[in-house]
Parts: sequence; structure tokens; C-alpha cells
Amino acid sequence: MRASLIQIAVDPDEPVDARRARAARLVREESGHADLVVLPELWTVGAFASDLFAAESEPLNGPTHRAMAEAARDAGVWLHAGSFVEAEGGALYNTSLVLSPDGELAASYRKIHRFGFDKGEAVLMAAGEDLVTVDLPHLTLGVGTCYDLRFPELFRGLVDAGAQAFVVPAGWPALRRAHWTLLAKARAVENQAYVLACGTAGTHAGVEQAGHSIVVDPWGEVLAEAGPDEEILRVVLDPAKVTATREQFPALKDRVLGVATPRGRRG
Ligand SMILES: NC(=O)CCC(=O)C(=O)O
Repeated sequence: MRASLIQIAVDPDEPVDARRARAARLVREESGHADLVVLPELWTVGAFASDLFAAESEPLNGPTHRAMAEAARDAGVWLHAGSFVEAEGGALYNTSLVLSPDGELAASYRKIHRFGFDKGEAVLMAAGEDLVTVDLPHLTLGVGTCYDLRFPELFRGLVDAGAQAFVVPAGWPALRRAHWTLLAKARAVENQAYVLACGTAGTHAGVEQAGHSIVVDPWGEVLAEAGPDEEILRVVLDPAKVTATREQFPALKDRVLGVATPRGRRG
């Protein structure tokens, strides 16, 4: 399976509509190069541009969803369209979309761990509650978003639900680039799964983005890594490699469930 990660630049001097059209064009240009295309987190507005979240929010089936569905259909690819600010029932969510090659919505995922502690996304958006996997023809994807990468239990849950590869769109700052790379490799090694981590380039809301999108295989080898600027990564994923790694080094079978429960609280 061929995958392309589009590390798009998010800069405030490019209007959201223009970036949406440009992202759709970049997806179409992957036709013939990819079976799966991935975009980053909140690439319309910028993950740190929290002042704009409400103004740029959209419902499901809004402009971003429609533009990405058309692009997926035109390109004939599975598209993880990154995330957008979803408005629903008076709340905002950081919602990712996975679209099939005929443009149908295969899955949506609302980010569970919101970033910002006492500001930004953490206070402006509501948290998702559901783990999401998507069955592609030869590979089961588990999805997470950016800050989720710091929470290994989410990825374990996705493995238990059948995930063989994780797609993690992000808007990760340059300041913590070392964490990004380390966590992407850790999630791959501990879960014996591919990690496709797609970040943004550029600077928005005064926050320089790390770029450095990365694809790690189930053995922890880096298949491709971007630089800091706008770039497209193309890789080939082999589902048999997940099976082989899990058979040849069956560490997942040695899990001791419940061991994380504090001693005094065990039944
Ligand atoms: N958009 C995010 O979730 C940022 C996460 C981040 O900066 C970090 O975990 O560090």
C-alpha cells in the first residue's frame, strides 16, 4: 500500500479558502502515487490559532468535508483529511475525517486528549470519547490526533481493536520536535505497528511548526522523515510486516493486564 503524507504549510497570510483549494489540489496530484493520502491536524485554521476556532468552525458536510470528499474521489484514494474545527450541538470538536476513494465518509474521529492545559483547545473544544479504527482493503488504521501521541493507552486500545497502522495528524510546535520524533517511534515499537505522523509546516499564531512528519515501521525503523518546510512524503507500507513482526517478536502476547492498577486498589 502506497501512502503520501502532505505536510502543508499553515501561514496566516494565506486565507483559509485558498489553503483549502490548495490542499485539494495537492491531494489530486497524489493520484497514481498513493492509495492513502494523509493531511495534518487543523490545517485550515492552524492548531494554535484558537482565536479563530469559532469563526472557522464548520458542521460535518461543510466546506472542508465537501472539498476533501471531491478530492478523494477525483484522485481515487483513501484520504485521511486531517482535522477541522467541527461545530455540533453548540460545542466545538477537533474532528478528523477518513474518506473512501468514492468520497464517502468512512470514519470520523473527535480528538480525545485536548491540548493547552488551561487555554486554547483544552478550554474551547469538547473532548471526543470514542476510539476509531478504519478497515482499508489490506490494512486496519487506528486514528489519533497530535497530543494523543503522548497517551500510550489510547494506542493500546487501538491495537486491541485491530489497528496495524496509526495515522496521527498533528500541528506540533518546533519547540518540542524531539518529543514528536521520540513518541512516534515509541508508539510504533511498543505496538508493533506502522506510525504515519503528519505535521504542519510554517508559523501561525506565533508558533513555529516542527514539520518533520515521519513514518515509522513496526520494528521502529524510520521509512521517511520530512524537513521543516512544506513537503510530501511517499512511502510503501507492507501489512505482512506487521504480522511478521508480531509473530517473530511476540511481546504483545506478554502483556499482563491490570498491572497498572495501584496495588491498594486491586480487588
Ligand atoms: N496540537 C497539539 O495537540 C499540540 C501538542 C503539543 O504541542 C505537545 O504535545 O507538545
